[in-house]
Amino acid sequence: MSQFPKNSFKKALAAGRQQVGLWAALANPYTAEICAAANFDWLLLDAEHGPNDLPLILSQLQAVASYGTHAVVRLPTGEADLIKQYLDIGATTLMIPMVETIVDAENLVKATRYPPLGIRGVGSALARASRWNRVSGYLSRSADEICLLVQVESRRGLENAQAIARVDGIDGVFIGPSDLAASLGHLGNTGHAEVEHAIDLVVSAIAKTGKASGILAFDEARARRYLGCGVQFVAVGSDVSLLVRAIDGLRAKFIPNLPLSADRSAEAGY
Ligand SMILES: O=C(O)C(=O)C[C@H](O)[C@@H](O)CO
Repeated sequence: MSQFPKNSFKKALAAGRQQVGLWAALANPYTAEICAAANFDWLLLDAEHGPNDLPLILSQLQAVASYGTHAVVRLPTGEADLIKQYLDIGATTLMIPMVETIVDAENLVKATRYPPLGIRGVGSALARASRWNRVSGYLSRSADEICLLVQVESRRGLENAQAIARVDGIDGVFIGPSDLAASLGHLGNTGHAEVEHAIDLVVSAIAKTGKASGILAFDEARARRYLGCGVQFVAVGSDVSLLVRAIDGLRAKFIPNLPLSADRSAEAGY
């Protein structure tokens, strides 16, 4: 029999321990493993904006499994069928984008639970998650080790953020600065005063529920500010932006006349 996989990230959030993470969107197991070996607390495998699909995420989960970092998989949507598939391949922490209402959150929780508490289809005999039914008690215990993170990143989501956080089965609320800025009328400008104020308000609102808040900030000062005001899981960089910046910077040292692509992270205000 295989050991029941424990979700250390879920336990850290529940215990109020901050978790510093890295965003991975290069969509391949080799670079995912390079990122995992850096030993961030968590590693976001992005199947929303990264060119990922189920088999690719599976290969990345396998590539990072032996490292200490915890894989968080962001789905493109909160469709129940997708949640079923990603849980079956062994993702234990899911992040779902663009959650706006209590009902959205309740339906997402149900999608992660087997009947009678939810609607997750039973396929554990074929699933890596149960180590193909080698993990004893998987069906009855799986929910204990599933961590469900939802993204609040629109005006409507902001209005409902505290109620969403309070939904039983939601472990954390991630604030998406780019989409939130767009929703508030400041497309591409996450540093706008209205966006920053909205983020501060929603972080405080989530804190009052006892649930974890999360965000990403590729600017060090901004990331430290969020950690300083108690945001619990913060992504402080991404494989893609680090690669672009390093490559363009190196090229500029030796071929200085070409225009350096604008520092998008500053422009986007991360
Ligand atoms: O709205 C956001 O910001 C996010 O959800 C994060 C971005 O989607 C991610 O791609 C970082 O650029």
